[in-house]
Amino acid sequence: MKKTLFDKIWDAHVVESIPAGPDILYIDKHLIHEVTSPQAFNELKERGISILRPKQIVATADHNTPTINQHLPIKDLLSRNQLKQLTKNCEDNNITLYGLGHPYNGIVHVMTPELGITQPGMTLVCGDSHTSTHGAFGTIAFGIGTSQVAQVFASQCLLVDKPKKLRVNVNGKLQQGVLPKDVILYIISKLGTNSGTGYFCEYAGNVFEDMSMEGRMTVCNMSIEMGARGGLIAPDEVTFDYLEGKEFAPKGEDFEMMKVYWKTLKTEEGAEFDQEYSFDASDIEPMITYGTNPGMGIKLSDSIPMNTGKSDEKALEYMGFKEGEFLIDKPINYIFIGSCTNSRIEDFRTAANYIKGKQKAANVNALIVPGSRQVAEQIKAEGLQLIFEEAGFSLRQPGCSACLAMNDDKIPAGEYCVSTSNRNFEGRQGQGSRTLLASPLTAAATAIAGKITNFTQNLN
Ligand SMILES: CC(C)[C@H](C(=O)O)[C@@H](O)C(=O)O
Ligand code: SF4
Repeated sequence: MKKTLFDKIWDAHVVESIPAGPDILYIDKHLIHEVTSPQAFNELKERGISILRPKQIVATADHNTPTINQHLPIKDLLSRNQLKQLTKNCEDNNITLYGLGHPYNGIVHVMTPELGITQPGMTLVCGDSHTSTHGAFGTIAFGIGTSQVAQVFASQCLLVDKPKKLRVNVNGKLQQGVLPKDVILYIISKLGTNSGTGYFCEYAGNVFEDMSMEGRMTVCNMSIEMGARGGLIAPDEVTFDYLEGKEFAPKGEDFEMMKVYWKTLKTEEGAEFDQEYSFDASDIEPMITYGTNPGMGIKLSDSIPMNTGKSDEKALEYMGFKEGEFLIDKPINYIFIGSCTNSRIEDFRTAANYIKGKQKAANVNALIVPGSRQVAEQIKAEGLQLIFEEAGFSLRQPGCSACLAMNDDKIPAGEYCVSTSNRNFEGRQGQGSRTLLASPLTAAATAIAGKITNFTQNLN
């Protein structure tokens, strides 16, 4: 039988198949952060089991970290203790930690790819749902629960049922001002938040082939928001160029040898998928969400759909919107450019390019949060910091920040925030906050206009 990209990687990692049961899958890389690892470390300790392969684990602190004065002790006691615990657990178990203040620190899904830790053909897990991000490299990457974190600690393996296979094709030419974030928001708005349940999704077509690695990561990141276990894109020259020279990527002859293998990681012609969808790129426009799940998205220029059903009524009430209403010209007081979806250098370049020479509107609080220390350094080196500061944007230090407001970066109750993150659930950015998901370009344009605006006509 012809194999898909997913089959090839999966099959190469099956240690044993339990008849009529799950597979035992070998895990190449295990990423951990402060929120979901403590219970797993405790479980191992209680049961007297040691960590099998600490060298395969990489740790970072990201969710609870403040985005100002990172050199000072963390004020919030809970956060401070959580980071202390992570440090101790890593020290006790010989795990490499890129903690707060380390030059490699950042959001787990931003810093590991940029260090070359994520590589094609790997299996990679993390106790975090947006682990799907790493699929951009042609990697089987997915989020796991805390008990599974303990399982991987103890065995470097995972008991998992093989997911079904889904392929989403997008071909054609994207319109000006349409970013990878718009592509994935469009897909989820068409398919819904449950369409991927039970599946692993391959993204195929010239639109993904033409994307940078940053763009591919944005797309794969949100696979989980359509319910898929993960998403992946076949590795190609864009992937290899990105990886070459990265700190932990193979070097010299080793790199060339790996490349030979990586090039085989493609879905074979005629391989079967359990489900397949195709979209035309020219139909995609800049997108924005109006509700409380990422599937409730519309084209920026469209109105909120009518007759959307009961749960949507509740969502609209929470958001303070009405059916049939247009979002263009809605005043917005907060924008957030950050999160593991859109906090890579390309995102800030795009935003800065639009902002350059303009001023943010007086009513707007504009928060810019790089995904990692390396991105923060690059922002400075490329002169983007100056552009943001001159335009009145607040450039912070890296972390998850207002994506889920586990630190002080909260959006006040009742306020709207045009956010480049991936979830618009009730209270996600702070109690009572209202999130509108969009691309970094839409967020930047909103900040300048002080309201939602159809910016595509201003693009040159
Ligand atoms: C804290 C963590 C478990 C959570 C996740 O798994 O997604 C977080 O990253 C999020 O985005 O909500
Ligand atoms: S940036 Fe947001 S979505 Fe990503 S890992 Fe952090 S909290 Fe989760």
